[in-house]
Amino acid sequence: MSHRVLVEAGPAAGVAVLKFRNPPVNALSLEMLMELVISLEKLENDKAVRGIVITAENPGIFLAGLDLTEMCGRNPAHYAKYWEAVQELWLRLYQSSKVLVAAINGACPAGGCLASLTCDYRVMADNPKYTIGLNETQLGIIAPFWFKDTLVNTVGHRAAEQALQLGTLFPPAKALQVGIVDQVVPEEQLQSAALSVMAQWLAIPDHARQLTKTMMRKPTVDQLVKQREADIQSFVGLISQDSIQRALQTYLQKLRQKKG
Ligand SMILES: CCCCCCCCCCCCC/C=C/C(=O)SCCNC(=O)CCNC(=O)[C@H](O)C(C)(C)COP(=O)(O)OP(=O)(O)OC[C@H]1O[C@@H](n2cnc3c(N)ncnc32)[C@H](O)[C@@H]1OP(=O)(O)O
Repeated sequence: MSHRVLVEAGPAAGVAVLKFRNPPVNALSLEMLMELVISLEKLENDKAVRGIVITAENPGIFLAGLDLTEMCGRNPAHYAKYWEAVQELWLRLYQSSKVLVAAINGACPAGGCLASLTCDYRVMADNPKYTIGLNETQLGIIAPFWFKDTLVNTVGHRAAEQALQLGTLFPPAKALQVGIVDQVVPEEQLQSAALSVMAQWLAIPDHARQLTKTMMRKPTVDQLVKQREADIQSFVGLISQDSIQRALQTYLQKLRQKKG
């Protein structure tokens, strides 16, 4: 039984809705990553499900990205386990045979943005408080190559390079302009817009669409699959560095002080 991930039957036949519910900010903790992988595996094996709308249970924060507390002050074995789970979620999402539509109803930084980029289509609520992007450099860290590749595949090399170097978090209109999301709609229309896009995608025969998706994505997937262990070791080495630990601690403190 999953606590952090809710899966509901959608209002349309063949559509499931997967909702993040990991308060306070839907950070991707190790437990959340594992629950997501299990939920996605069940959905992948369910022949009655052809499409999945992915959203947050509570509007405001879609996903706050990777859980910074999983990457601070832990031991190398924990970092390795955590990173393997991050890889696993990306592989499941990016290779899913289902149509994935992200209904972005809140803040969507870093790992949250990555999760949405694995979807086939992104609809974002038109709320100026919501931003999306790979903001890793702002934390003093770098997006791994497969985060970068996923963004390049979506917006092209130049736009990705600029967004990655600056760690830009785009508000909805800018996100649409740069192509990081496909559609921006009034917040109250988000779910209906996502379902309407889903219906368009489901009008295509599954087999043809799935083979096309694999053709487009396999080269990117293969890059990680062939060096998964090396990528884990590289993450563990980098994240264990004192300077990186200090940068992450400072960022976490800034988040905590923001309230005071
Ligand atoms: C030479 C350099 C080489 C460097 C090489 C290093 C490379 C190593 C590789 C590393 C690759 C890692 C890739 C990382 C990906 C990521 O996803 S990192 C996470 C990025 N996420 C963010 O930046 C988001 C941070 N959070 C926010 O901006 C805001 O919290 C919010 C989501 C917009 C919500 O705002 P609000 O509603 O105002 O809530 P807050 O008060 O800010 O937060 C509530 C509590 O939640 C905690 N929190 C927030 N985000 C996270 C998080 N991602 N992880 C863990 N915890 C988080 C926040 O601290 C608050 O906690 P408390 O004060 O204790 O309540």
